[in-house]
Amino acid sequence: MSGVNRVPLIAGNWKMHTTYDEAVSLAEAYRERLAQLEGVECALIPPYPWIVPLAEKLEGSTLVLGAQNCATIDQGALTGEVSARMLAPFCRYVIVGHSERRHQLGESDEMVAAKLQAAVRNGLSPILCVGELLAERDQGLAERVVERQLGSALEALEAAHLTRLVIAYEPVWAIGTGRPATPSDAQAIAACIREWIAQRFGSDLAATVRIQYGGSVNAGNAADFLQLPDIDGALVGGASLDVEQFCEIVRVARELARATNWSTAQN
Ligand SMILES: O=C[C@H](O)COP(=O)(O)O
Repeated sequence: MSGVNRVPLIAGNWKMHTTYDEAVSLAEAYRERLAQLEGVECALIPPYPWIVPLAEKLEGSTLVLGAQNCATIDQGALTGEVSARMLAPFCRYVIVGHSERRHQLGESDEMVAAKLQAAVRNGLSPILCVGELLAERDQGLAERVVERQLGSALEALEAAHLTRLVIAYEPVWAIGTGRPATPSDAQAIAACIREWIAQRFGSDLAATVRIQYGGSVNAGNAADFLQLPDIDGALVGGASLDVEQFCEIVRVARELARATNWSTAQN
């Protein structure tokens, strides 16, 4: 986290996990345990069917909801898809371009760009996921892959929508493996993302964009990432299904945000 006023976002992506009862019990636990966020934003990102019931359960709480995906268009004959327009009354965020969709379901850069446009068109904040495969990192291509993903997704984005954008750097090889990126590698890519945005949209706007790290974040390593100057939160998978782990990650983010705000106020 930097001295710039970017509110860190801790988002829990539940992926294709939880029964209805488990989802309700997680949401109720988080509602109770995360009532005091103090300078941190916290989003729960459950599977589609739980979004509406959880929106009711979380009404009036500090927690917000996100969706894991959206369609490229707002309505039409597209069996099985859910549009950003349908999600907008219930969600603040929507993940676009998660690597599980890019690599397991064949989602192209073009589809990711269309989904990002659909999200902003409907007033949602997209969490754009970018990140390289292990082979690409081994070949020294990590930055180039991330820049290609950014270029394609953000090509048509208007500067006015930039403040709503969140970018999650998720190296594919770090997801669900228990083997996170090193903090210095995460910071290097996050800085490269911010520089890329600055080149295209100007450094003032680039300074407002929140960049998360995702990939095997847990209670034990969260501080290593959340204290980095260009990292403004975490996209948490497995650990967001564990109440103790996720609450501890949010607590760490809160402590760091408090320390950052204090040191900014002193300068
Ligand atoms: O969306 C979340 C990421 O894919 C990270 O998942 P993970 O924390 O289980 O590695």
